[in-house]
Amino acid sequence: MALTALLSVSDKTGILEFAQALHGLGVKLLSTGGTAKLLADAGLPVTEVADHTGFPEMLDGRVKTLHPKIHGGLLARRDLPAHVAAIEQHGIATIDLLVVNLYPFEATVAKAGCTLEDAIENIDIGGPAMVRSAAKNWKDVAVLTDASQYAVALAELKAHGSISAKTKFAFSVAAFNRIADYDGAISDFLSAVDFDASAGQSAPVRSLFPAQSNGRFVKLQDLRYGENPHQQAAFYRDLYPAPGSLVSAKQLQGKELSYNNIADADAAWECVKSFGLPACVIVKHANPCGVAVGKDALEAYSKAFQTDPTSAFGGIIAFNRVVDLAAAEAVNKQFVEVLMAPGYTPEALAVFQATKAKQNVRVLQIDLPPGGDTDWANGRNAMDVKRVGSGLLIQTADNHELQLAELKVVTKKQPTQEELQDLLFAWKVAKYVKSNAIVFCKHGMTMGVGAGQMSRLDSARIASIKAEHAKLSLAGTAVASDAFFPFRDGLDVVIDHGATCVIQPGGSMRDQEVIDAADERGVAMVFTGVRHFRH
Ligand SMILES: NC(=O)c1ncn([C@@H]2O[C@H](COP(=O)(O)O)[C@@H](O)[C@H]2O)c1NC=O
Repeated sequence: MALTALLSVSDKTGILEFAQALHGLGVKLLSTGGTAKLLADAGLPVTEVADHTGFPEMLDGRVKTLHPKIHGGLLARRDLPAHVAAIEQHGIATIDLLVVNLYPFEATVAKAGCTLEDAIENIDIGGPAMVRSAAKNWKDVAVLTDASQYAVALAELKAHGSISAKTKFAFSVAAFNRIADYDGAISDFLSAVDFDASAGQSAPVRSLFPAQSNGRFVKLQDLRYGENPHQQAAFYRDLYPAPGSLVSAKQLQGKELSYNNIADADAAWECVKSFGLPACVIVKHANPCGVAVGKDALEAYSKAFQTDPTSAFGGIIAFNRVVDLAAAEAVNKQFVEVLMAPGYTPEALAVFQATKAKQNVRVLQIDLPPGGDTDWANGRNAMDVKRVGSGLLIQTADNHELQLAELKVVTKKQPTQEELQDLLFAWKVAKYVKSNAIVFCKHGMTMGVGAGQMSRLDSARIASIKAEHAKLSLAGTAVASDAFFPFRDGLDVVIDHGATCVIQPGGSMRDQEVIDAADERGVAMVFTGVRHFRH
């Protein structure tokens, strides 16, 4: 018996060619208004759903396929005699293939100024209903919800005259996922609408934080284990990832990425892409242990490495420029877990192919976002999410870019132009160091990083000790503190070690005490008015 396909699509890309191929295989075509017209105009024999059901499309298309002749044809189990008898009794023909894509709700609400009415009219009702019916009855019905599935279905129909159970099951899962995504988008949109504030407005007023949050993520890969070997883990991406973000990384070579590799790679990537000049960031345990800018990738790496060669061992190294042979050869001298960059020259890649051991290095490439390296901001997460016991903390991401106009010199001494450059560099780095963060910098490189301490004073001491271990002089350095100095003691420590200028948010009740200390010791201090806690 000939198969019957019902085609009802909003996005008509590829549907004509697919319908032609189905027709060529002897499949009977059933279709809704707009889709039927497209097929008929191309000369295909197609029965309109309205003719099939004997019921016209009505209410501006709100009712087209919501009919027992459609849903009975999709839901009837062919292996149950009672189902077969029931549809026969009611003159319902089976439908074997359902091809549906939904009203473009997501694209509609993404448009600026979208009205509530527009959004509501773009909520598809009949499409998801059919998709659910077919997906539930997946053993008997193949349900296609994406144009990328057309070729798969055709290949099997051509080869075997039917679609395999495995493929039908995969289509069914994809269909339910699509419906979940679609309903998630509707829920996100509507549950963010502030009904009262929207009165009299053409576009609804929406909260950044909807009353219900529907995370939608797609699995990229299972991981060998989590943060520790007794934990299980997998890596997911946003349903709609930002270009230039970590999830778009291609692994060019090397061992499988671990959970900690990915977490550290994210820290390195977010930091390195915040720089306009060629930059290199080396991360260990989620903190930068060396950051530098230079005239090229090699210089940036060489400077970053000097900050803390001990910690750099087994580090995650990120560049914001293509890695060339010179940079690759320099990196190759150290033990590296993960290397990441927007690109590599063939000679650079060959360096990591030279020996079996080097082939283990995980080399990742993240394509530049569409606007090139000046467009990194588009690749940033808009929201930050953190899991707490049975709950979720959601905040706008810390994407604040310090502007020169925001800086306030609070000391008698003004920073020199060179000091100002180092202060701005240090401030950028401090944003990516876990709190409490104290960062010494000079000439576009970190000279000592104190990270993740419970007291700012300890972070200041640790940053100084690390510089000493690396045999780096802190004389004439610029220091960034991610939050205000609560007392003068932390400031005294960095000045004792050679800092001549300091950048910090200010805002402490003892600001005056700290400013007086800076004046007393003859250093320049600037306030940003912005804090960069990172937990
Ligand atoms: N109301 C219904 O019964 C109904 N049945 C199918 N649709 C949708 O109508 C669209 C196709 O319409 P057309 O073939 O008329 O261009 C598809 O996106 C399909 O999901 C419907 N539309 C909205 O709910």
